[in-house]
Amino acid sequence: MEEKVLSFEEVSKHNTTGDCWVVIHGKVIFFSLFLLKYSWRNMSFVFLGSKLLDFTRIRYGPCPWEQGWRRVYDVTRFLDEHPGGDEVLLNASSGMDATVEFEDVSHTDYARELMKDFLIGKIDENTLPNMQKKFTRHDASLSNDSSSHLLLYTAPLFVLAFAFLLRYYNYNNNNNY
Ligand code: HEM
Repeated sequence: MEEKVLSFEEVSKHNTTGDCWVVIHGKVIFFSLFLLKYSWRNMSFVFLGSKLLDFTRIRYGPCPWEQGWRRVYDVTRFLDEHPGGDEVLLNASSGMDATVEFEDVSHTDYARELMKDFLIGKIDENTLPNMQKKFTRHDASLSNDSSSHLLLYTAPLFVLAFAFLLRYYNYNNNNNY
């Protein structure tokens, strides 16, 4: 079935106890957690690199290829049952991307499965205000300058280069013994 596309402005209006919608990025892959799960020899170095990448993504926003994955969840009937309380959901519903707040709590796989019951559509990225194009903390303290964009685009390359260098270094070391 075709996914419903909702404007950010429309979603922001649903912010009461009787009608509460939240926006969360649908497919945030935290590279460091992913690598920790599947790590093996030498991967600890790559893990550190990926940590840097995660930091960059939280600070400066999703990677370019991840745009368009913000999902809208109608959590009205879940307010009373949410183990984290209704207040956090109500706060998150008032015109923000709640991805960082959601990921900060390290929600379990169970919570992520549960989310599917509340999914009602996805955000039309063209309707996002500039600040909300990033994963933002609600204090709006993030800078929007061009250097942050540069970092966003180059961080993955740095991480890859770092990982390859370490592999090369380890390979040479092992061959010298
Ligand atoms: C559809 C959206 C959400 C679902 C289905 C959901 C579900 C859950 C579940 C099942 C738990 C229990 C722990 C776990 O199993 O992970 C939990 C805890 C929690 N959630 Fe959510 N949650 C949602 C959105 C959010 C958002 C947007 C925030 C923050 C803005 C948030 C903040 C919290 C907090 C603070 C806890 C308590 C953690 C603790 O006590 O250790 N949740 N949530």
